Amino acid sequence: MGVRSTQLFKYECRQCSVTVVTGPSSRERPAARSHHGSFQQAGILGQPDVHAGLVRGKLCGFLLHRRVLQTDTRLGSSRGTRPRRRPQASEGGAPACLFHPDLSWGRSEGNTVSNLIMIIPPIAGAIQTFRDGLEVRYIFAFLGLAAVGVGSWCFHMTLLYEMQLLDELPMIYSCCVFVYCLYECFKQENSIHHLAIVILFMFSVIVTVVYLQWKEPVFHQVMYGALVGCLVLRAVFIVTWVYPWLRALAYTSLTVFLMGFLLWNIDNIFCDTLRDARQKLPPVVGAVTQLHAWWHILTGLGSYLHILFSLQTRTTYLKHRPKVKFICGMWPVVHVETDKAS
Ligand SMILES: CCCCCCCC/C=C\CCCCCCCC(=O)N[C@@H](CO)[C@H](O)/C=C/CCCCCCCCCCCCC
Repeated sequence: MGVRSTQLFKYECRQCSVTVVTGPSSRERPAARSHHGSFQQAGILGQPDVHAGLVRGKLCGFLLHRRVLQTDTRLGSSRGTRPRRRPQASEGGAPACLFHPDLSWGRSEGNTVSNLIMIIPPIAGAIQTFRDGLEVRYIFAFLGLAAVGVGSWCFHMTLLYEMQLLDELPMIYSCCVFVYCLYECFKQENSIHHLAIVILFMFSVIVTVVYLQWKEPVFHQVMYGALVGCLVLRAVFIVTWVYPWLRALAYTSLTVFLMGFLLWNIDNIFCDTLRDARQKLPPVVGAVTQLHAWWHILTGLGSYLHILFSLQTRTTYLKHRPKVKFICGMWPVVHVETDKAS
């Protein structure tokens, strides 16, 4: 194996103690950058056996996750490592939170499994929407949310840059679908607004291209936030001027989403402190204090409720007489009567 093919790069987050070892390709850069927006190369390492392990690990996310840990630990004292701002998590054995959710194996499960709320209910919603014969755009909306959940699941399992994109780009695409649904909700049934589709499609393409080139998480967050802002404005307009009785659903969706956003920020800002505190807590308590997992749960629920709100607005306008029902008295779904009201 030549020197070039065995070279490994070690990266560390500029703000917290996450360290990841990757192969030479920039595409293999760790998803660490999504967390705090930046990471730096902390060393160049060359150990053929470890590289082999890394490459093998890429075949399976779970394996990779472990391999990266093992690799990192083993290479902690390798040559070429620049001085670091903080002690390395991998060397201390307890890495950072959020997207690198405590690299210790068990603790990352919360961040992975919490994505189920973005996967199962939206798939059920898509099936129900199809059965009810409602417009395809709502099937896309549900499936878009499920795609984000799957992407986020893959990302948290592997921490690969590609998987990060699989998580973050669908956030933009699905949000564009939501925007289309909510801004086109007072149009004739099955009408298609080609210009709106072209604009949203172009927006998605531009965000994708810029993000793939620039790799700046803040850019993605601003674009995503702008889309959410459009949704909020439109929702407020609808419940203020058109259907005030949908206020509870719209504001519940918004509140739940914003609570998730708050936790996401707390997790980002107090990452180190929270991680240290978690280590002192019993494992069960530590698991339920994974704020990034709560962000998944709350944002997933908020987004799901938002689709219900959008669907209810649309079906009310189309006189389908929608009703929000609770499965097992807990989980909300929109039920639509097949016969239209006269
Ligand atoms: C009226 C209510 C509006 C609700 C709108 C809901 C729109 C939801 C659209 C798509 C679903 C996305 C679900 C989020 C999944 C998050 C997955 C995730 O955490 N991924 C990270 C890795 O695990 C990844 O690194 C992405 C992080 C990006 C976070 C972006 C945060 C910015 C949020 C901006 C919110 C602005 C709110 C403005 C309110 C006026």
